[in-house]
Amino acid sequence: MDALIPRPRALLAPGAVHVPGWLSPQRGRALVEACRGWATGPVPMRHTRLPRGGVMSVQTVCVGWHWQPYRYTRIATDVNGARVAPFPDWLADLGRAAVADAYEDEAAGAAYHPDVALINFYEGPATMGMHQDKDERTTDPVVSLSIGDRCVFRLGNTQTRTKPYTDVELDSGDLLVFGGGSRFAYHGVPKVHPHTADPESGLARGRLNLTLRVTGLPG
Ligand SMILES: O=C(O)CCC(=O)C(=O)O
Ligand SMILES: [Fe+2]
Repeated sequence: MDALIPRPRALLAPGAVHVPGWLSPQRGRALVEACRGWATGPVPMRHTRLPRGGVMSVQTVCVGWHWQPYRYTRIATDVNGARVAPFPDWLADLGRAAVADAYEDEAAGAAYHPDVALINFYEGPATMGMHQDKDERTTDPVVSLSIGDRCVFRLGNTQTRTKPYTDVELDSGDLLVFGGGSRFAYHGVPKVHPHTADPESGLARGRLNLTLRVTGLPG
């Protein structure tokens, strides 16, 4: 994207706000470095196996809680039996700042206490099918941060996997918050544009996406 033409902040649907270029390149690079560390363990980044035998095309590593379809555990019983990496305070602070900025609401930001991050790496033909984020026991928003290759993010409706939906391009540094009326909207990533990452992003190839969530689980 041409940085000379700033893309405006946009309300995509009730509760769904896209803030282009929210992460500075410096913060983005720091986030990439942290993700590189988590990708190596204690639970390595891997292609998640689905209960019916399929394998996700994206690679995922989690922080705070380990997501395995379709629940959160502390121990990655479906990978290597290790305990998931703890959720750092600085990442919760970043989540609070994201919610405050997206909703232009300091109180909403202050009240946000994410305890899990799902980190997805899209490489080659990887995409993500339409789904709802519904393994959490709260209605707090999902904070999504994107770094690297540009993609098409499809924000659908809460009723069906299909139309109506809104397609939006997510570029490196973009923030998307979906809460309120969009918290349980179907969404997915039907396309990643290869080799569109700015080398400044800290990723030489592919697309990294972090979603922060509030599980509502004890401890
Ligand atoms: O990669 C994205 O932008 C979306 C990721 C997502 O929907 C998820 O992790 O549940
Ligand atoms: Fe999702």
